[in-house]
Amino acid sequence: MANSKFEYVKQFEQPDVLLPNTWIVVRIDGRGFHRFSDRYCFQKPNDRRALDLMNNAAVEVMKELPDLNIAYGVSDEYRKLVTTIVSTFTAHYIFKWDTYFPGTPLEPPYLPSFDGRAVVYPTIWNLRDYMSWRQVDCHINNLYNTTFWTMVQKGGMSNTDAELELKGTVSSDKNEILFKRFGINYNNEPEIYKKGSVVYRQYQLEEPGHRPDPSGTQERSLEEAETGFAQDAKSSKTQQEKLRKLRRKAQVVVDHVDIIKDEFWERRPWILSNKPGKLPADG
Ligand SMILES: Nc1nc2c(ncn2[C@@H]2O[C@H](COP(=O)(O)OP(=O)(O)OP(=O)(O)O)[C@@H](O)[C@H]2O)c(=O)[nH]1
Ligand SMILES: [Mg+2]
Ligand SMILES: [Mg+2]
Repeated sequence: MANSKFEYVKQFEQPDVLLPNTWIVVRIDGRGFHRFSDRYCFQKPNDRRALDLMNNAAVEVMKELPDLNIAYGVSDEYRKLVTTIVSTFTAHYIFKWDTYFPGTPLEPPYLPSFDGRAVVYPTIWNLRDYMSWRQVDCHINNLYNTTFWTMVQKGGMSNTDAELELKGTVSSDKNEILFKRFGINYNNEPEIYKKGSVVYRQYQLEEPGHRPDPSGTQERSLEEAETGFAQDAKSSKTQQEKLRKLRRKAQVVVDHVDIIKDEFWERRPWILSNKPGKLPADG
């Protein structure tokens, strides 16, 4: 098709390049999931199967795209990045649907789809704040939803009455409603609901959250990985290939922990840092 008279249409493709040397967040969100979750009778307020399915799709995306931590890689096209990640996520979500919802086949027009957008953050602290923002959102929504659905399901209230009573309440009010009226201690609710899920690569074989063994092969591979993560303009093709291999071999884990405090990041310096053991001083 080269040089055909139709080829001029290619010029309509606008350059769509993301700023290099930044932290790129691709945010994925279920399209029309309010209706979708009703159609397939997701449990309210949290359906463990639905969350596990989302997490599984996220893990598969991480496994399939080893350089997904694009901030360390070469700058990529916005469309290419977003469309690849979102379509890979959707593919796995549909592929695994039956495992998590056996006997509930997906039927058109109620098929899951997702939107995706890329946002670039210039500093680690912007990125950390983005993650914190999402986790705070998770906490606020979950406390509200847990209280709301407890009042409806256990308290026999109508949706409207529960909504009305919760209007203008603060966290402590909701904690009190849960505890005094229903004997529920919010602190004892499952971590996955309270904290959400964080998916990352684990380079040692111990349980997530443990410091790497200072002597041993696992530590060596961690160090290798961190060296590879350094975003070095001069980093050769072979070095990049080596890094990809390491990332491919790494275990992708799902955790439900605080990502607002420093501890999570300090214990896993390879996620954000190109220097082992500490956050780069970037402001
Ligand atoms: N019952 C139930 N519903 C869920 C669960 N997770 C997500 N949802 C539903 O999914 C919705 C997601 O909210 P939004 O992303 O804001 O809304 P949306 O309907 O997906 O609309 P758009 O994102 O604008 O397309 C929630 O409001 C819930 O209705 C779950 O575990 N259980
Ligand atoms: Mg949403
Ligand atoms: Mg949505």
